[in-house]
Amino acid sequence: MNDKNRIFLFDTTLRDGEQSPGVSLNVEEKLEIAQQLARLGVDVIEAGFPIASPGDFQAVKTIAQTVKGPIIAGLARANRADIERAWEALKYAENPRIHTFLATSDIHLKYKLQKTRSEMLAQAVDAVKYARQFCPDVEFSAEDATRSDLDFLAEVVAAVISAGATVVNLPDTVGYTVPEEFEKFMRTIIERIPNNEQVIFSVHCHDDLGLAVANSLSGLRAGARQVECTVNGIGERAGNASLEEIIMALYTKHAFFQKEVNIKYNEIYKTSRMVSNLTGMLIQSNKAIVGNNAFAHESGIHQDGVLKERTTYEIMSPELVGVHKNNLVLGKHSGRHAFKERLLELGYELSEAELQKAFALFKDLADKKKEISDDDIEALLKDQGRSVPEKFTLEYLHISSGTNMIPTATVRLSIDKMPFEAAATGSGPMEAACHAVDKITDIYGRLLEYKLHAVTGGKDALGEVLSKVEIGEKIYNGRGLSTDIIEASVKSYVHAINKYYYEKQHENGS
Ligand SMILES: CC(=O)SCCNC(=O)CCNC(=O)[C@H](O)C(C)(C)COP(=O)(O)OP(=O)(O)OC[C@H]1O[C@@H](n2cnc3c(N)ncnc32)[C@H](O)[C@@H]1OP(=O)(O)O
Ligand SMILES: CC(C)C(=O)C(=O)O
Ligand SMILES: [Mg+2]
Repeated sequence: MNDKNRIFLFDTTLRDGEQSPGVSLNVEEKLEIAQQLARLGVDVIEAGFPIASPGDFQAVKTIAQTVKGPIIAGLARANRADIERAWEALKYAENPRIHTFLATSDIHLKYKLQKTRSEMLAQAVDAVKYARQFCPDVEFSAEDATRSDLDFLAEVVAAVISAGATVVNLPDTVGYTVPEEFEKFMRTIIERIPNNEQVIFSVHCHDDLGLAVANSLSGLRAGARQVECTVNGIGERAGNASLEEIIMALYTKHAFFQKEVNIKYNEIYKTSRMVSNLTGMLIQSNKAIVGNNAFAHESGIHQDGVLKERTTYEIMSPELVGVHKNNLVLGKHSGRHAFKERLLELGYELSEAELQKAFALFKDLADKKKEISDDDIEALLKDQGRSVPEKFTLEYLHISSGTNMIPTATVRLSIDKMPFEAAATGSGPMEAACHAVDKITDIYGRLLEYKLHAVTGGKDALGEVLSKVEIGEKIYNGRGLSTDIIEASVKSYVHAINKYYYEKQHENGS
């Protein structure tokens, strides 16, 4: 805590990241991500907002009970019920933190909270004091800080510190600031607070103007020691500051920033893929650090330069962030040794049973596809590592479709190893197949959205389908993989149905 240049990484993928429209993670998925965040080495995991729903409460509680190492934080509005609920979930953690917040800007006070500044101040102080009765580590966030009156904000910050806040976060809630302005803003507030070294100042920037990472870095230059961010920059509206971009900016420009983080860099890529896979939010190809093109060189002059000396066009090495480039070609004639070796290089240590299963899937794919790339292997592993047990498994699919005919699908699912078959029609082949699945499972989903992308290039590319399926009042993300795009689509639908079924079983306590 004494090293002024040590930056604490506060990951809020599971809270603010989950606020991305259409994203909803179940307890198992949140736990899987939290465990990976711990392997990556973040300092704080904001696991959720416990009062928001029973599922979020359970997720925070499970993470608090299970994940060791990082501080586990939970969000609470500035009221006693939220704080009590947050503590109920967090109290199991090795290092718990209650994170309470209240807006300081006049626009939020007047229209949203309908409170005066003095009422806000009293409520913030009361919330922090109350939270401190339960937990020694309490963070206070002044929501919409960057649009707040500076004098009033400084008064609130001083008051919550006196009330016992250990971390004070000044969010750019609506992504309204720009780097120079934000640096000056942070410096001004920090300088105005007596004994400002007793508390950790934090930044939390949103990306409405595409400046979240730049603003966060400026905040760190001004003296903030905690930075709040999400994997792949997911989050409310245009998202939050991206964790991987902040980490790599601090690393690559170390001479400039002179800040230290305690991170396992080679876990970055894997973390990014896991979050994309479980949230259903695809990563754009040109996304910095983790996009498919981030280390690709297309044009001749660049390729020539890189072949002569990598650093002509690469400011960091792909291997550092866990992206492995490998010349060993894997295909249908490859054996277990080469396959296992590649898995280790990609950062996957599988048990013998998992390895056997993955190898069988690999051979299956190799029969359909000439060359198996690292992306194919990762896709297979993600497919295998599905977060819920498969009650329903797609066994057989036959589609009859064409111009001037009604698309018809025949589907066979196995349920507890017993085959069940149904046929149905629809306005397209996917709808027909979904209807057939619904008939078998007696679960009726509504496909809201589905995105198909080729995991690799070529006619024999593996297609990955990420779908959002509404069942009851909730939306479930499904994922399916196949060289056949209709099969991948139906698999993603069945995956979402499996998630729904698993959740229902848990709710019923069976
Ligand atoms: C900037 C951010 O990211 S803040 C975090 C945003 N995240 C979320 O909202 C996700 C989870 N939220 C939820 O599940 C729900 O909104 C809940 C459970 C928290 C509250 O649900 P409801 O009780 O139905 O209230 P609703 O969401 O409609 O309105 C919010 C209420 O909280 C109040 N409120 C908002 N912020 C705060 C705060 N920091 N402290 C205290 N009260 C607050 C609002 O003024 C409003 O109060 P009112 O009902 O007296 O008008
Ligand atoms: C709750 C706070 C920290 C927040 O997410 C924001 O202001 O953006
Ligand atoms: Mg936010």
